[in-house]
Amino acid sequence: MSVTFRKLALVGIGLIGSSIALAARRQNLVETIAIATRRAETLAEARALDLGDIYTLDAAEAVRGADLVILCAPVGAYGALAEAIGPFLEPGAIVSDVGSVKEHVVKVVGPHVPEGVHFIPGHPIAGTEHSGPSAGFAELFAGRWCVLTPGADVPAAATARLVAFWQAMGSMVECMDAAHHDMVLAITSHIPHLIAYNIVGTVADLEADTKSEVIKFSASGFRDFTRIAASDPVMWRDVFLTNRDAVLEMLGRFNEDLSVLQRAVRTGDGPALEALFTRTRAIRRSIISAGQETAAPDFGRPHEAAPPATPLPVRDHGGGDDA
Ligand SMILES: NC(=O)c1ccc[n+]([C@@H]2O[C@H](COP(=O)([O-])OP(=O)(O)OC[C@H]3O[C@@H](n4cnc5c(N)ncnc54)[C@H](O)[C@@H]3O)[C@@H](O)[C@H]2O)c1
Ligand SMILES: O=C(O)C(=O)C[C@]1(C(=O)O)C=C[C@@H](O)C=C1
Repeated sequence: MSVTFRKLALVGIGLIGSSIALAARRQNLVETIAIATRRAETLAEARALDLGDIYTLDAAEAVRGADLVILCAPVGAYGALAEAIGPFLEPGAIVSDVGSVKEHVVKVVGPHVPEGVHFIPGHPIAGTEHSGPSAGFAELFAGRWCVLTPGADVPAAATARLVAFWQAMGSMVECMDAAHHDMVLAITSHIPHLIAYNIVGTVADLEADTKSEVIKFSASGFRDFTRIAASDPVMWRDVFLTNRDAVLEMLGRFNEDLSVLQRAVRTGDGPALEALFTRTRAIRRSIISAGQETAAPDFGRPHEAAPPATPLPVRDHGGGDDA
C-alpha cells in the first residue's frame, strides 16, 4: 500500500498512538507524522523512539496542514483538545480518534469540528495492559476489529479513505452507530475490566483483613484478572465516567445472571452449573478456533466489513502474563 495521507497528526502518544505511528510508517501510509503530547517527558520519549517527524507540545501546531488527525489521549481530555485544535483544522481533513467510548466523543468533539472537515470517530478493539509511547508495536491492530462511527453527513469517500488506512494496518473494519458501539463494548470490554479491578481489590482487602497471605497462593485464574487490572487507571477512569449509562445497563443484566448462578450454587443445582459452564467452554473454543485469542464481538448488524488489505503478522498480545 502506498502513501494515502500527506500528514498524520497524532494527538497523544501512548500505547495506541505509538502503535499507529509504527504501523502507518511500516505500511508506508503517510508522508509525515506529527506528534503532540501534553508533557515534555512523553514527547522526549516519543522522539527517542523515533516515532514521528515533527514533535510539539502544541496540539494546534501538530494539526496545521494535516489531512488526517487522530486523537489518541484518554477520552476525558478530548473536549479540551478538540476546542484547542478546531480552528486550525484544514478543510477536507479527516478528524478521528481511538477512544474506547463513542457517544461521548461525538458529543464533546463534534461541536468543535468546522464545516468541511470530516469527523469519523473510531475505536481499534486492540490493546494491552501497558501504556506510554514505548508500549506500542506495529502489529497491535493485525487481525483485530476497528469500529468507525461516521455521522450521516460524512462523505462516503472520506470514510473509505479511513477504512483503507485501518485495513492497511491489519484491522478488520466495521461501521456502526455510536450508541450501539457503547452498548456492545460495555459488556465485552468495560465490564470485564470492572470485574478485574473489583476482584483484585477484594483479594487485596481480604489479605489485609486476615493479615495472611492470599495473593501468594493465586494460580492462573486470578493472575489472568490481574493482567487487565494493571491497565492504565486514567484511561479506565475516563471510560467509566463517559460510558456510564451503557455500563450500568449491562451491569444490571450481569447482576441478574450472577444472582441465578448464586442461587444454583446455594441450592446445589449441579445440572444448571454444568449447563452454563458447557456453553461458555464452547464459546471460548469457537473463539480460539476462529484464530482470535480475544473475542471479536458479534456486532449484530454488519454493513461494512472486509478483510485487511495487506495483513500484518498477528502477534499474541491478548492473554500474556508479564509477571
Ligand atoms: N489501552 C488500550 O487497550 C486501548 C485500546 C483501544 C483504545 N484505547 C483508547 O486509546 C486512547 C489512548 O489510550 P492508550 O492506551 O494509548 O493510553 P496511554 O496512557 O498509553 O497514552 C495516552 C497518551 O495520551 C496523552 N495524554 C494523556 N493525558 C492527556 C491530556 N490530558 N491531554 C493531552 N494528551 C494527553 C499522552 O501522550 C499519553 O502518553 C484512550 O482514549 C483509550 O480509551 C485504549
Ligand atoms: O487486551 C487488553 O489488554 C485490552 O484490555 C484491550 C481492550 C479490550 O477490552 O479488549 C481494552 C480496551 C479497548 O478499548 C480495546 C481493547
